[in-house]
Amino acid sequence: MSGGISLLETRNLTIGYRSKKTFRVISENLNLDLWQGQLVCLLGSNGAGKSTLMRTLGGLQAPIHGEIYIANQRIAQLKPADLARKLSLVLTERIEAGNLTAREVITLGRTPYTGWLGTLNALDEEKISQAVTLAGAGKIIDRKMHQLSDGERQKVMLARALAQDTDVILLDEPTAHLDLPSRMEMMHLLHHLARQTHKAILLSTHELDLALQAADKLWLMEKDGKLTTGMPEDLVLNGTFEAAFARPGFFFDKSTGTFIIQSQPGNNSVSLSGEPNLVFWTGRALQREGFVIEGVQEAFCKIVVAEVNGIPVWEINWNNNVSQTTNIEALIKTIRFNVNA
Ligand SMILES: Nc1ncnc2c1ncn2[C@@H]1O[C@H](COP(=O)(O)OP(=O)(O)OP(=O)(O)O)[C@@H](O)[C@H]1O
Repeated sequence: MSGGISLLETRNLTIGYRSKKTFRVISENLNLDLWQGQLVCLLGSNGAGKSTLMRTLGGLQAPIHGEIYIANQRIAQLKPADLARKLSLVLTERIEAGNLTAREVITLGRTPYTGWLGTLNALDEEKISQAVTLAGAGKIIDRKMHQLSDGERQKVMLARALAQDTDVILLDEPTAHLDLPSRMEMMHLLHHLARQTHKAILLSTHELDLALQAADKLWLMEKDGKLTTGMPEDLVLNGTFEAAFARPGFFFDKSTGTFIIQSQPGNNSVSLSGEPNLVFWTGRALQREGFVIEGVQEAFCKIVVAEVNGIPVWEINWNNNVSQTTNIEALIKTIRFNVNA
């Protein structure tokens, strides 16, 4: 979804590294935009160029070619303090915060408004307090940065970016050190924040499933430097999403939106039907164990799973010999026994 206003735009942008007279191009001819109210997830394998793009968009690294515009102004022409009022950037690198408390680090987010020695006014205090609440950093606010866990430090850095109160927020792997519930909370928060405050938020992540659920748009970086953008669902349905992460040994299951590890498929085919939740988890285990799930006609063994008095029961029909199990481990043992008999 977009609010209709583009907050950040690139034109024919080429990103990469210069050393003396040579260039190492990571990605070229990028024409991207970030819209008001939009959460965009930047995805790609290790080394694809996500951090390079983040640093370039954030003005920390010069482009090799092309322009970046923020609110229709070229960022190359903005003074650092002006850019800091329009865009905040949180990188993955561990910051050296010395002996500072979390509160002091978050307060630094107000520097573009107060100056280095400036005193905080009521508005600054309010923005800091809102940022602390939104990032869920209230309990750690008075602790020293070096006493915090990686995940807690990440929350502080998010709070600092929120206190900076910019229209555009760029976050490099903000969920990297968080546990699963905190990762989900963070994604939910960022999605909500983009919507409620009309900010444009770009975050890079390796959390493919969360990105598929929460992002309004994906930017997919491939190893060859190609960058494809689109709504998550479109990129899944047209195969671009799977292609960006394709490796031998696993495949993307479009029906569940997850990558599935595939063992060497055996010649053993089974059919599987019944209660959808049970079919889902049974199918996962069978595929991992190398069974191929096929239609009833082709399968050598037919499995039907249902709940009986609140307990899952797997019925196995093998050459018209029917047996039952009450867990997946026993089901697989039974099928293996039949295969080897
Ligand atoms: N200072 C540098 N000079 C030259 N090449 C670099 C430099 N920093 C990174 N690279 C290279 O640029 C490419 C992109 O790196 P980048 O860190 O942007 O990838 P990434 O997608 O963020 O990876 P990851 O998911 O592992 O964090 C990599 O091949 C990397 O080796």
